[in-house]
Amino acid sequence: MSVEMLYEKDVTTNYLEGQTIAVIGYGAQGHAQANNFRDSGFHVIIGVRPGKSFDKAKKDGFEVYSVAEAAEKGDVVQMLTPDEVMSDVYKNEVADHLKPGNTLGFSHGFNVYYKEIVPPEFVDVTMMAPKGPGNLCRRTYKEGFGVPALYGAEQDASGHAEDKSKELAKANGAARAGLLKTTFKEETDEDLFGEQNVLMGGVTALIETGFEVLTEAGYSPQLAYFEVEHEMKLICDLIYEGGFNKMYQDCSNTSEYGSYVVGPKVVGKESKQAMKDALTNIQNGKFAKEFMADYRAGFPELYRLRERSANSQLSQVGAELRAHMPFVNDADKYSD
Ligand SMILES: NC(=O)C1=CN([C@@H]2O[C@H](COP(=O)(O)OP(=O)(O)OC[C@H]3O[C@@H](n4cnc5c(N)ncnc54)[C@H](OP(=O)(O)O)[C@@H]3O)[C@@H](O)[C@H]2O)C=CC1
Ligand SMILES: CC[C@](O)(C(C)=O)C(=O)O
Repeated sequence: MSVEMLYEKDVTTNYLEGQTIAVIGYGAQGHAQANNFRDSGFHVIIGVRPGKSFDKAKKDGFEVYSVAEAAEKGDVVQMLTPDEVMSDVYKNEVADHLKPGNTLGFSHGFNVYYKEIVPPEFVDVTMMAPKGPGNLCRRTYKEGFGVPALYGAEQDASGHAEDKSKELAKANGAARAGLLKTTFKEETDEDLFGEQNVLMGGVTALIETGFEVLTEAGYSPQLAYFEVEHEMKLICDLIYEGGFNKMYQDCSNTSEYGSYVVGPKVVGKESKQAMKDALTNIQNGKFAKEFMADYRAGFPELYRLRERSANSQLSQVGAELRAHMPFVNDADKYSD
């Protein structure tokens, strides 16, 4: 089923004109969206707790308030804290300040879809989900384009909720790259599926397993790192620029043949079944329950796995090698 992509020329309404956007959270997305919205001409304020993000937002020239104060002042309240804390932040500091006419905005459907947050009927509930990490949303906006985004509305109190979601996407630079209509259910299912099975979970598991197979067979960790991790970025760039066709054109016939013949044996029927199981657990809420339970217990599993990943031989070898590659730049964390 093919769907209609929208671009800047298609976003013609101005329901948000003159409105104040309260961005709640100034992390990966909060920082990027706040700066993009401001550069697109909106009055943007930040709501965040005292600390690193608060100081950074002030340094970046924003009016910074507590979450409750920002929610009170904002016409649009754009929820950009981590998903796991969002329902507490909402219940304790946002809900009581929402008024008829307000827009409650999200960049991921998780909390609304799994009913951790149940917004009052009198607000518009919008989705503007950039399909890319915050730093790249900001970097590409400054370069004159943006990352694509999904838009949509879960609740339409004003009759214009969907238009407002498109306007937010345009203000974030996303309409230069393309907008796709979605629902909170679809965005949540697909986003969780993508990050678990392909983008992050699948790719990291493939890289780690490839590294293990090579080093266990006696190849040097440095060589294994270059083969299975470093080059991944260069190959991904080709896919991003021109799809599989460009990747195959730019690579050798040997690699193309090996890719067709061996790849499907590595990611075969078992992996497909595992992906289907993962999708079922997303759709039935099992993954969300497990994630929220780990958070409410103090994130023991997340922190254990994070430490294991950070201390793996692959991570350490990679860090040592990248130290000799000054052109590999990871310095733009939340730069504006
Ligand atoms: N990361 C990404 O690029 C993408 C994220 N999304 C979605 O965007 C939303 C935001 O995610 P992301 O940007 O990754 O989040 P981050 O973890 O990067 O940002 C967290 C921000 O929220 C603040 N914060 C944390 N806890 C609280 C609290 N209790 N009260 C007030 N502020 C708090 C942090 O402040 P402090 O410094 O004080 O901790 C920080 O400013 C999520 O819904 C996510 O799914 C969607 C697409 C891509
Ligand atoms: C791929 C991870 C992501 O979905 C993203 C950057 O889009 C996220 O939730 O951070």
